[in-house]
Amino acid sequence: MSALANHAFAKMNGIGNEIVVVDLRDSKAAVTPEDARAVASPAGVPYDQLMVLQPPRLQGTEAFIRIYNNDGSEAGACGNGMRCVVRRLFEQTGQTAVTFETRAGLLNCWQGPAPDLYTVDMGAPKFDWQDIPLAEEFRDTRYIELQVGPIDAPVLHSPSVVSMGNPHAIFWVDDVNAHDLERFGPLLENHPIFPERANITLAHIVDRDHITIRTWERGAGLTKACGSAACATAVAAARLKRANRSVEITLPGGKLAIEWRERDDHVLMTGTADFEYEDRFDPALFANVA
Ligand SMILES: N[C@@H](CCC[C@H](N)C(=O)O)C(=O)O
Repeated sequence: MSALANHAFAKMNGIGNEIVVVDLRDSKAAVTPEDARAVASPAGVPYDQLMVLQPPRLQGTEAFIRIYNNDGSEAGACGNGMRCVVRRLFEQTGQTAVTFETRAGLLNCWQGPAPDLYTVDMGAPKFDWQDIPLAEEFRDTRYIELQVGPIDAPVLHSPSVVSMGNPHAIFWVDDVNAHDLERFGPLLENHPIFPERANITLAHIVDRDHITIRTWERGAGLTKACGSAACATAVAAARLKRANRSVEITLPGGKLAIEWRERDDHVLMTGTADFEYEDRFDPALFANVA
């Protein structure tokens, strides 16, 4: 029987990024990719990311968090999901700062500058081609050779690539809504240059303090928001000297404040998190899960 059958969950969203939070800290059971896909089935609870809190493995951490995309794959980072987890925990315990462990490392989170804001320290970005990872060597990952469309008139080309605990490619465009991301997203996500696939973002730099983005998420498709993509975009734009290290990012679902902190290279993401409802998973969802 699945660990999730009849288990409580909270449906939340981080500026429109659909998140389900499950607290398994009192259990030794683990969630499988099949479980994650069953939850995302039409009869289940449609989501972009499923955030599963497991018992802490390290002293000083609140939980080990596993992050599933709705195709059952696992992600190392999910900024919007982290804010949802943090809001839930703060409301339950009265805490105002916590540390979690994820597959991407330790993440510190705290109450933001207003009561409805939550800040997540997303750690330091990585730029080395092997860390992203890319399938072949690129010495300079500020732009890599990759394009969509005719060779002499590409529709999208020369993305910046960054790892924020998960792989991101950012294509710089004049209008994020002028491109068929639903068509190009899956092609680019699964391009052989990305051996672990990638999150694909279209980004328009409005001015040095403001960038607009739209993201096709690895393992989840088109979303209203992707927090790690916002961080990756901010960092990539600052690296190109086209934006300041503190910027506001506008996503289809809302806004995030991103700061690439000079003193330790860490990226701080601040935004809201919304609670929608709580319920228990219908055991019938997992009837065909081994
Ligand atoms: N929505 C997330 C990122 C989710 C993970 C991504 N799809 C991946 O597999 O890398 C965010 O808010 O950061």
